[in-house]
Amino acid sequence: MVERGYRIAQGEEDIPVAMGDERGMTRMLLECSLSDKLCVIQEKQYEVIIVPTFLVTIFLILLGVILWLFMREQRTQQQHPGPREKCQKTAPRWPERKLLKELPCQFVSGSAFRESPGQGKTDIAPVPPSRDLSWEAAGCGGNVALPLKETSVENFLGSTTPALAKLEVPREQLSEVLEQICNGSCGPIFRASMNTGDPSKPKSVILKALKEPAGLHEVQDFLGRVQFHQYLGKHKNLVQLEGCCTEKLPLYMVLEDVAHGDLLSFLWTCRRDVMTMNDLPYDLTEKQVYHIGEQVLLALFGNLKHSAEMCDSFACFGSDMPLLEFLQDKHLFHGDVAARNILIQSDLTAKLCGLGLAYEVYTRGAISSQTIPLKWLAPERLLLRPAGIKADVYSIMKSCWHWHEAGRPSPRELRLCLEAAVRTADDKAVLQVPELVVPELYAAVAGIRVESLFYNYSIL
Ligand SMILES: Nc1ncnc2c1ncn2[C@@H]1O[C@H](COP(=O)(O)OP(=O)(O)OP(=O)(O)O)[C@@H](O)[C@H]1O
Repeated sequence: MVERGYRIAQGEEDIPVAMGDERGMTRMLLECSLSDKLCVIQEKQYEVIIVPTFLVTIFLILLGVILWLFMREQRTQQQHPGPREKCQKTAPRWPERKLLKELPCQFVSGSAFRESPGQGKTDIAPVPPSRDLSWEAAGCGGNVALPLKETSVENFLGSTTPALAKLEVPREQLSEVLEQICNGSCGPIFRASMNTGDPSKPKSVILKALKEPAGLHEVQDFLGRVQFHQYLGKHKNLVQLEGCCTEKLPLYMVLEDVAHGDLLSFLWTCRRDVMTMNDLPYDLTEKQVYHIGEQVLLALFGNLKHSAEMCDSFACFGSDMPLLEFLQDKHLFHGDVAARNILIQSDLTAKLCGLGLAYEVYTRGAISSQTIPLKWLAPERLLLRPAGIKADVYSIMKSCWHWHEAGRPSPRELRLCLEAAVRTADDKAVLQVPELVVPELYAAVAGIRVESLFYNYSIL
């Protein structure tokens, strides 16, 4: 309230004592007698205080609402770590491959682990992944709603199942980290050297580490993933689990090393002017490109047993069960078949990795928050319809992008298509795009934000 006093000449204005005027102002005659020529008037202007008070109140309410929404969002993000970020490459894979000698020991032996707040005691063994479980996993450790009593991670790891103990690889065997490949959905992924007992024959393996610091849920989820791999078992076109280091932190999943790494990085390297290196051919001809396509198809669908005329279904493959059928047999589908999840072996045959989505579907029975680049999704997946095996077909571009499921080629047709292409393709000219890719231009053409492009385009 603003008050001001002033003097006014008697007779100049007819001033009521202590009354409000139309401007929300109250005037009070303070000192005045009939003989006075001048009177002292006190004037109180209410609007000067009411309007700002009103505005400040609204501002405070809005601020409170915004803060509340922000905190709620933060809490939700802690429970659901958001859309899964696919492997973020941390270093160029080829040709600038080099040994990162400084990484190994610090990573293989030390632990910067901190417990999540509120973790107490109880012995609970990790629960083997099962379709009946009431827990959820979105990304690594996301939204795992387990009936856990409070327990410390050390206790938890100390009570791992015998099944996991069987897979345990002594840490001393992991002698040297050769390079960090990328940051995977659970943590960094390394290429490391493993002692085989024969010093002249060290073996290269892939280590998937759980990022640190990690809470109990992340640890439990990571163990669930290891067990999921174990449950999948062996298939020649599936990346194989060699073991794990899970008796203490940091945790590792040990996988076979597939020599050429993922198809996407491989193809990007081939784009550049890189010739054969370490016996890996990067100067691909058109024929080799089709050959790789055929290998990918073989990896997913297996060998055709019967002649093309007789066979047009998944049952018509050879004695090795095709990978997708193998997964389907276990009530799984991969759901994320894309070049970044196809690993290329030295003989250019293919294997599948990136089983995070399959794990999620297996444990939750549905896909939750994980995001996959739209370009790789079948229309029925875009429409959130139940995904079937045809949604896993790796593209022969347009024909596989037919909107209607029935319009897409069958495995046999794809195979015939690729076989024909291999027969007729140019086997001389090396396919290379010598120009440098300008990320801004690329992003504009691809219709994506340039920030979402990693410098080696691994998101594509
Ligand atoms: N066995 C392997 N051999 C060679 N490279 C591999 C292997 N496994 C993974 N990689 C590399 O790491 C990248 C990420 O692998 P992957 O998608 O399996 O990890 P992730 O982020 O943990 O995914 P997910 O949660 O789906 O398992 C691959 O694109 C590939 O470059």
